[in-house]
Amino acid sequence: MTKKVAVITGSAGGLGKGIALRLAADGFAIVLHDINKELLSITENELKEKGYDVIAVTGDVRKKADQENLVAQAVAAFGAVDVFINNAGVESVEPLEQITDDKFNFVFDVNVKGVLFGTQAAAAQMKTQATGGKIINACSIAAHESYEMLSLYCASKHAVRSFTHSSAKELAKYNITVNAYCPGVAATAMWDRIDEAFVKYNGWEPKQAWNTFTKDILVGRPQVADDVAKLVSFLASSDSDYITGQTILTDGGMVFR
Ligand SMILES: NC(=O)c1ccc[n+]([C@@H]2O[C@H](COP(=O)([O-])OP(=O)(O)OC[C@H]3O[C@@H](n4cnc5c(N)ncnc54)[C@H](O)[C@@H]3O)[C@@H](O)[C@H]2O)c1
Ligand SMILES: CC(=O)[C@H](C)O
Repeated sequence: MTKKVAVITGSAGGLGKGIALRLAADGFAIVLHDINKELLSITENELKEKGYDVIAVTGDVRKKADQENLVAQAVAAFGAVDVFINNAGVESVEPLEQITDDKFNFVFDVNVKGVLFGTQAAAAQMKTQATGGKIINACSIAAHESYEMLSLYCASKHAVRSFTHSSAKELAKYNITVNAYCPGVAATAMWDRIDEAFVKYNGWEPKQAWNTFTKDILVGRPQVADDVAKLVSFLASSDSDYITGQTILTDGGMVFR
């Protein structure tokens, strides 16, 4: 039986890599993707050594042509795109007054334009295949609650939540579902940088921001990549066929919306 094909942007490391490992174990053929070519190659080799069907495509989600190439490479290698995961994203931590035009454009280009271009490229291929599909976006608790020092990042994730709603409505007639996962606070390179920024701007101690954000998580521990991968595994499976347009919290009990 032909394997279903999953594309995961920003999957050289962090949550994206965790998602790729889980979907590979679920039986998907995997298309890794990232702007970080060196780390992407390392991760590709790691999955190949586990015996998984995997290719890696270097690209920048901010570039429509790169997103179209990503889909084309996936089809060339595995014949289709069944699941496309817009995972790549960047954080932004600064006082409101210090958000610059360039920083605003950078964050929205990656986090919002990247989701738009990925969705456009994936949907075009899924329409051609006429076998439906699943588009899954990386959102966040920051799409349900907005935090001090994270105003720009939260605005970008609120935009992703909105895109998830609208694209689900426009793509339903093609049997394409669109959903989003909303992690809480997971130990990745992104949170290392967030913690460092709170030291820089607020004069906090190292790990003070991490501890502040994680101390009241109801399940009693910070998130790990596999916690997110479990939700994405469900959303990538036929078990989620009756769910679309949803931005689903997986935060251990932080935000209640
Ligand atoms: N870590 C968390 O606590 C957390 C919580 C909620 C949501 N998220 C979201 O989950 C996603 C993954 O987060 P993470 O913690 O793994 O981050 P990360 O920084 O560890 O990994 C993100 C990956 O995306 C890649 N990337 C960045 N810009 C890119 C671009 N323009 N084109 C292609 N690849 C690019 C990076 O090279 C990196 O490998 C992001 O969208 C993030 O906003 C993370
Ligand atoms: C990075 C992220 O989305 C939350 C704030 O941990």
